[in-house]
Amino acid sequence: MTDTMTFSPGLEGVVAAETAISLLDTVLGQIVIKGYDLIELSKTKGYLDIVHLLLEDGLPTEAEKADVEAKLKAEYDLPEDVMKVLQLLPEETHPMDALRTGISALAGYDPTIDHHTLAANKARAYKLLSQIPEIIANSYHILQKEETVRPLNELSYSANFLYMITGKKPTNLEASIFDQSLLLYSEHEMPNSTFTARVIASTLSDIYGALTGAVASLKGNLHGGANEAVMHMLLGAGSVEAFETLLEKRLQNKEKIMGFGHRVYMKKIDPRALVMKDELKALCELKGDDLLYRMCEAGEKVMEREKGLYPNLDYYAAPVYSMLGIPIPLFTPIFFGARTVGLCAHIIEQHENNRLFRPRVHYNGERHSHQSTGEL
Ligand SMILES: CC(=O)SCCNC(=O)CCNC(=O)[C@H](O)C(C)(C)COP(=O)(O)OP(=O)(O)OC[C@H]1O[C@@H](n2cnc3c(N)ncnc32)[C@H](O)[C@@H]1OP(=O)(O)O
Ligand SMILES: O=C([O-])CC(=O)C(=O)O
Repeated sequence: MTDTMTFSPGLEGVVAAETAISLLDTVLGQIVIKGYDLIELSKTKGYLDIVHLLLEDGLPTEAEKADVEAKLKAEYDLPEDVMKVLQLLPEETHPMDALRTGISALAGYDPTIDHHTLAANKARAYKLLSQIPEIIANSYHILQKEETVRPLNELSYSANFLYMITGKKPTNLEASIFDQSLLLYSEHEMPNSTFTARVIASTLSDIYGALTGAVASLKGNLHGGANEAVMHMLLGAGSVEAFETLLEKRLQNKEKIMGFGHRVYMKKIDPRALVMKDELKALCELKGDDLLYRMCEAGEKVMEREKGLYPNLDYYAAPVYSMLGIPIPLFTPIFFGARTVGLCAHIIEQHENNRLFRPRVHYNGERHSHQSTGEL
């Protein structure tokens, strides 16, 4: 590193890429996706609208949306040998690790894997969006020694994703809440997983490798893994009072509370969390059980009072997924399934306008040579 280089641990505040995909506008409080605010879109649009917005140009007409759905359905059915690979995994395997393996295995079925043209990458994005939900749902069924569940053509994309997980056809309300969660998770500028994917793609490596790396990144508790950790906390506490006490104790021990805080939003609320909070309320009313809602609200108050911190999307997505009957180990894989479209858009953009990522270091180790060869 020379004197003219700046060092920001964790790349905080560093601009790492130029993009036309998305921006977190913390001044206006917007998540801008290709010009539109994601929160506004969540009021009237669905996940497939966002798929079109991210992979094609603009919001789709009804006919274009139907076309997106048809393209996805045409790619259903994972190669049988990928299912066999998943069957070889030990039953202790976390579904995120199974997902990483499944995506990696798909690479071998792409005869033109090294062609990074826009058309080829887009076609792969649709195939991956179609097959990743199947890997998520069925790797879990395989690990649980349950029957696998194949996609049903009569269901919508999101309803089918949920159906393959639970084995039950969702009601319209359940399918629509799940769809909205996918929309909210679809794209979020430059989180660690997107950065990882772009770094990998910048060597002109392929989309499967970039996504495989992104799964590993998203698994961590400081990122996507937080939604599972939130649910374990809520279930472990079991009541409003016990949850408040648990949070207070953890804060006294200087522990991080999963589902709170954010590198970009910092001390502001993640606007996506508010949308999921409303959906949690609706589900609680429908099921006649508002315990999780009351616990989450009480937790919010503790965190605001003690740390001035607010929830991120994972905090409210977790109880929503639980009330939809989704097993906890699938919460983070679902986040990844939803984010696949955003990641693919970033990988495509990187390939279209590439510059290799290769930063420098602030070296704080020893130097043993007395000879100076000058600045590198
Ligand atoms: C959808 C998503 O992926 S959103 C992210 C999901 N991840 C989580 O929910 C994990 C919990 N949250 C966190 O660990 C953090 O807030 C992160 C990793 C998301 C962001 O962290 P950073 O930008 O690195 O902030 P950093 O960890 O430096 O925190 C700044 C201050 O806030 C505190 N803080 C931040 N988040 C939390 C938290 N969740 N619980 C308790 N304290 C927290 C830190 O202890 C630190 O306090 P200090 O200045 O007194 O030392
Ligand atoms: O933006 C981030 O750092 C993490 C996040 O909220 C997301 O990926 O949805």
